[in-house]
Amino acid sequence: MDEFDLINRITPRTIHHSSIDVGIGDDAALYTAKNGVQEIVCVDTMVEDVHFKLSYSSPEDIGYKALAINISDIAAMGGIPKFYLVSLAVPSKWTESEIKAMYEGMNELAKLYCMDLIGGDTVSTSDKLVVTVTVIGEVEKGRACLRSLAKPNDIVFVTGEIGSSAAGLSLLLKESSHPETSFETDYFINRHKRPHPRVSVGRLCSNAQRVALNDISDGLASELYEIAESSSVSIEIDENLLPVHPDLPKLNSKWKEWALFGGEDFELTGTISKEDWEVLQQECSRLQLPIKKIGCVRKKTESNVVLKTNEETMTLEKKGYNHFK
Ligand SMILES: Nc1ncnc2c1ncn2[C@@H]1O[C@H](COP(=O)(O)OP(=O)(O)OP(=O)(O)O)[C@@H](O)[C@H]1O
Ligand SMILES: Cc1ncc(C[n+]2csc(CCOP(=O)(O)O)c2C)c(N)n1
Ligand SMILES: [Mg+2]
Ligand SMILES: [Mg+2]
Ligand SMILES: [Mg+2]
Repeated sequence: MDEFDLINRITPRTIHHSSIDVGIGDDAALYTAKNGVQEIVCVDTMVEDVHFKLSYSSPEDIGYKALAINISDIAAMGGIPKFYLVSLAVPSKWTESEIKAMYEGMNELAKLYCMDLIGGDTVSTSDKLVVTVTVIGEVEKGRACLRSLAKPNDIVFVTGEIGSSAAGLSLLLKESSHPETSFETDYFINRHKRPHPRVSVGRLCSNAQRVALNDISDGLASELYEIAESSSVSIEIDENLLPVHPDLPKLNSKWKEWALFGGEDFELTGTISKEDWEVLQQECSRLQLPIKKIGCVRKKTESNVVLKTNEETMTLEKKGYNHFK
């Protein structure tokens, strides 16, 4: 395989955004930024055996997820994703067609969001595959959904359902099995491998006066902790309100742990004023986008996040996925 041939083969022949002045092919990409918007830039990396295993992930799955997790960060700012750059460290055993398949996985999502690949980097490595994706997006000036925007008396919400990705991972790693019943374990596996970034909900949030927003990569508790810390408030959530798939509790007794601390759901969680919540809820319902109230924001106390159950009220630690613990 030749590095330059490869770059040539993965270079898109058509583009969605005419604001690109120079795409792949020079020292860097150039695009003309619009007036009245703020540019959003984020980057996340996926590492073989840390974020995925080759035993159950196809090259398409890896590419898809590497882009999805970055689009999810743009969604969590209330923005529109536009451009992406891909940095690959590829073990020499990978073939050109496998690498191309990774780009096809990314392209599935890029097409959906009209995103253009505008650059990247390719190196070889003797060890594991490392995929780093940078996404550039935009949001109308002053409308970004920052973690620091929560206020006491806000409603706390979450989109979709949580815990399904952790359930899928557990099935893939054969930590959970459920031979007795016949429900679709593939559903959970797919939630893990192919998360759907919540760009539409993020956009609706950016229309509201003030929304604090985070995407769920490390786990609901951890994401809410970040909002509470950044906004100097306390967040109280109700265990009975957490949206989970009806089959989740049947899969493993750990299901509540998965919902609170599992991570990689790439749903959005945030806070919004009571008045704006009514509007957001109606708009989401009209567009059939699932969103649910799970708690409320309180004045700052010594607990950043509190979980109410039928029996007790307890402090939730910033427990979730942590690379160095
Ligand atoms: N190595 C680094 N150097 C500089 N800034 C970093 C580094 N790692 C993270 N950051 C910054 O720290 C902040 C939090 O990053 P973090 O990766 O926790 O958020 P995230 O991408 O939403 O979460 P996740 O990586 O779990 O998806 C971001 O502003 C990010 O740009
Ligand atoms: C093989 C394997 N083992 C464990 C996990 C779970 N996992 C890895 S990183 C992460 C948090 C988000 O990542 P980051 O903080 O890097 O964005 C989680 C929940 C996995 N996906 N695959
Ligand atoms: Mg990150
Ligand atoms: Mg994030
Ligand atoms: Mg992220």
